Amino acid sequence: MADLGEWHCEKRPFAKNESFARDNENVQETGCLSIIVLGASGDLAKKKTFPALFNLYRQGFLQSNEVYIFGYARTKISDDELRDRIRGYLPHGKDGTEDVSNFLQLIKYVSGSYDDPKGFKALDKAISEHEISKHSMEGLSRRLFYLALPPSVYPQVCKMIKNYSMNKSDLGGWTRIVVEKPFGRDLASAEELSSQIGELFEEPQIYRIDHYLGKELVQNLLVLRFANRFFLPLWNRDNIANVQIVFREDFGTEGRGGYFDQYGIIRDIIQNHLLQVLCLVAMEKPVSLKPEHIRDEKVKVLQSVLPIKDEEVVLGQYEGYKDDPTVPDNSNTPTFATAILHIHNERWEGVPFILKAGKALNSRKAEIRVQFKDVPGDIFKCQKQGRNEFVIRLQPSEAIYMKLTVKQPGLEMSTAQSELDLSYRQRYQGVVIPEAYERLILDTIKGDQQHFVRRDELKAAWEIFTPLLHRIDNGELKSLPYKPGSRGPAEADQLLERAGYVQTHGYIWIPPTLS
Ligand SMILES: NC(=O)C1=CN([C@@H]2O[C@H](COP(=O)(O)OP(=O)(O)OC[C@H]3O[C@@H](n4cnc5c(N)ncnc54)[C@H](OP(=O)(O)O)[C@@H]3O)[C@@H](O)[C@H]2O)C=CC1
Ligand SMILES: O=C1O[C@H](COP(=O)(O)O)[C@@H](O)[C@H](O)[C@H]1O
Repeated sequence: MADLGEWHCEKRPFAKNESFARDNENVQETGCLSIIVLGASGDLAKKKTFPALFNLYRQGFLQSNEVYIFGYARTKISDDELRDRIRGYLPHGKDGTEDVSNFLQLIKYVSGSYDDPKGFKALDKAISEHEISKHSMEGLSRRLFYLALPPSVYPQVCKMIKNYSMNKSDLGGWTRIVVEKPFGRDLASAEELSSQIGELFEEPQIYRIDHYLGKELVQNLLVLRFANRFFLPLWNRDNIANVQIVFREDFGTEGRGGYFDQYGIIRDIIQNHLLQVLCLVAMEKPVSLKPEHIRDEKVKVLQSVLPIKDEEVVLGQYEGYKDDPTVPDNSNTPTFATAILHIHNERWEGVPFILKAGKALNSRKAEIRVQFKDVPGDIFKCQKQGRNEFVIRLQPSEAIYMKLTVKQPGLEMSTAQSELDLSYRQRYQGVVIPEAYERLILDTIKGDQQHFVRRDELKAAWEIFTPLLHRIDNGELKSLPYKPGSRGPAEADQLLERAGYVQTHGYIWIPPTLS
C-alpha cells in the first residue's frame, strides 16, 4: 500500500462508451488502399504526412497486404531517393529498424507536373497495377489523395485527379481528397476555391484538415463539456467572465518569412486553429455525435460572432522579422495578434472570447483559459488572490487544471490559491498520445468527417475575419514592434485588462513528483 506522502497513480482500463461507438460507426472496409501524397518532395509531406503514415503502419492501422503509398511531385527522383529523403524524419528512421524498411518499401514515386495529364495518367497506371496485384476485384479500391501542396494548385490538381486518377467505380470503394490550409486568403478567394473543388468532388469526399482538431485535448473538449455535470450549469454568461484561447511560439518564422508574410498570424493561426477551438468551447450540445450534428452546431456559433472592432485588436511584429531577405522591408504583416470576439447569443452575450497568437514570444504553449466571475458576497475577503480558472493546456505537456481558492492548511483560517490538477503525463503513464496528423489521416480512411472543416464552417470563419484582414492589408491597422522573446506588445495585456481579465498574482504551482 502506498504511504501517505506518496503520489499514487492508478491505471485503469478505459470504458468504451456504447452510444459513442454507435454514433461514430464507420463500416470496417477491406481491400486495396492507395494513399497518394501529392507534393511528396515538400516540407509538410516529409515532416508530417509520411511520419504520420509510418506511425499508423507501425500500430497496425495500415496493413502491408492492403496499402500502398504513392509520392507524386515535379522533382525527378527515384523511389529510393524519395525513401532516403523521408527516412530521417521517421521516428528511429536512421536506426534502420525492420519496421522502417518495411514501411519504406511500400512507397513508390511518380514524377509529373500538377497540370499535365501525362503525369496523372502515369500515376493512375501505377495505382491500378497495385490494385490489380492486390486482387482488388475481391475487395474495394480506395484512393486517398493527400494534397501537401500550395492551395494555388488545388483546382488544377483536383481536375487532374477527377479526369485521370479516380477510383474505378466498377471495383467499388471511393476516392477522397485531403486539403490543407491556408484555404484561401479571404472570404472571396476561399469561396472561389470551394466552388472550383466543389464542382469536381462532393462534400463527403473533401477533407479540409485543421490539425488542431486532431490534438488530444481539443478532442476532449466535447467530452469535458457534455459528459460532466460539473460544467453544464456553469458554462455560460452567468458564471464565466472571459475565455482566452492562446497560441504562443518561442521561435520566429525561421526561413518561412516569404510564405508567412503573405498570410500573417491571423490567417496562419487565429482564423483556423483558434477559431476551431472557440467553436468547441462555445457551441451548444449537438443532437448526437454524428459529424453533421457537431458541425451544424459549430456553424451556428460562428454565425453568431459579431463584427470585430478595431479597438479590440492589437497587432504586433517582432523586431528582426524583416531581416529575412524574403520579407519586404515595409511589411506590416502581424506576427502577433490579440483579437476579442463577441458571441451574440443567449449563452455568451457579454463574455469576451480573447484569441491571442504570436511568434517569437517568451514561451511555447497553446491553452484555453476559462476565467470565472468573482464570488458574490465574499466573506473570506479573498477575491484579490485570484478568480477561479479552468485551464486546458493543449501543449506542451497536456494538462487540465482548475485554479481555485482553498483553506491554507494549518491552524489559521486563511485562504490560498491551489489547483485540481489532471496532468496527463502523471495520470496516464505509459500512454502514448497520438500525433494530430496520425489521428486525422486515420479518420479520412474511415470516412469520419467529424474533425474536418465543412464548407459552410469555412465560409463562416472567413466572414468573421475578412473585414479586419482587409483593413490590415490596406494599412489601416499597424503592427506594433515587440522584442523577440518577450510577451508581445504591452498593449495586448492592456487590452486583456480592459476586457475584464484579472490576472492571478502570487500563485505558485508545485509539480507533483512520482515516488
Ligand atoms: N498540470 C500542470 O502542468 C499545471 C501547471 N501549472 C503551471 O503553473 C504556472 C502558473 O499557472 P497559471 O497561473 O495557470 O499560468 P501563467 O502564470 O502562465 O498565466 C496565467 C495567466 O496570466 C497571463 N499573464 C502572465 N503574465 C502576464 C503579464 N505579465 N501580464 C498580463 N498577463 C499575464 C497569462 O497570459 P499568457 O497566456 O499570455 O501568458 C495567463 O493568461 C504555469 O507555469 C503553469 O504551467 C499550474 C497548474 C497545473
Ligand atoms: O499551422 C501551423 O501550425 C504550426 C504550429 O503547430 P503546432 O501543432 O506545433 O502547434 C505553426 O508553427 C505554423 O506557423 C502554422 O502554419
